[in-house]
Amino acid sequence: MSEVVAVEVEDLEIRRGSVQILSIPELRYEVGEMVAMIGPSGSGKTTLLHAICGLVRPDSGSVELVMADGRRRSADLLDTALVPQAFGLVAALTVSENVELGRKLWRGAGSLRPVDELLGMVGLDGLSERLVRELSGGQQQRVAVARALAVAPKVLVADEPTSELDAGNRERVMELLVGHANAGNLVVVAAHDQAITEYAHRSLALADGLLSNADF
Ligand SMILES: Nc1ncnc2c1ncn2[C@@H]1O[C@H](COP(=O)(O)OP(=O)(O)OP(=O)(O)O)[C@@H](O)[C@H]1O
Repeated sequence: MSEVVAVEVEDLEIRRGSVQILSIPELRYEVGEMVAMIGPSGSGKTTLLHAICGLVRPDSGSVELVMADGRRRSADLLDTALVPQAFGLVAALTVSENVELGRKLWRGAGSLRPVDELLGMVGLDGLSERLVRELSGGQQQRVAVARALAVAPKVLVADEPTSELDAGNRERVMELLVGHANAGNLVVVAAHDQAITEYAHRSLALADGLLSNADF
C-alpha cells in the first residue's frame, strides 16, 4: 500500500452556524517535518487538527492525504494518530489496555514497538497495569502520547500535548515527537505556548481562524 507523503489543505472553510471559525486558502505539510501551530485560545488550532484527522469535515474546500504514488484521499482518523487535548482515554481500562485499544482501531501496517517499551519512552515504566483513572493528569497525557506513537503513524497530530507536563516530561515528549518526524513522518503540534516552536522545523501562527505571519 502506498504511503502518505504530504497533507494538503486547499480553500478550507469551516463554519459553526453563521460563524466562520477556520479559513485557510492553501497549506501543505510534508512527511519528515514537525510543524508547530501556535495561536491563542479560540484561534482554530483544534479545529484545524481535527480537520487533518478527518474528525471535522470541511464546509468547503478540502484536506487530503497525498500518497507516494500520487493518489489522494480525504483525511481519515484511521490514517492519522491524534493526541487529543482532553486525552480521550478510557478511565476504567489499564494503561496498556488503552494503548492496545488504539492499535486495534488502526489500519496501518508495519512493525510496532512493544507496549512496555513505549511506556518507558514516555516515562511511565511500571505503570502498564494501573487503571487510567488512578493516574495524574500528566501521566494520563503521556499515555495519550504513547497510544499515538504506538501505531507508528505517518501522520501524528498532537493538541497541546504538554499542557499538563513538568519541564522534564515536556522536554521528553517534545523530543519524542521531533524524533518521530525525523524518522520520516509528519508531526503537527498545536499549542498556545510559543516555547514549542524551539522544537519545530516550521512554525505557523493562527489568529481568528486565519493563518497569520507571526515571526517566531
Ligand atoms: N462545536 C462548536 N460549535 C460552535 N463553535 C465552536 C465549536 N467548536 C469550536 N467552536 C469555536 O471555534 C473557534 C475555534 O475553536 P478551537 O477549539 O479550534 O480553538 P483553539 O485554538 O483550539 O482553542 P484552545 O487553545 O482554547 O483549545 C472558537 O471560537 C470556538 O468557540
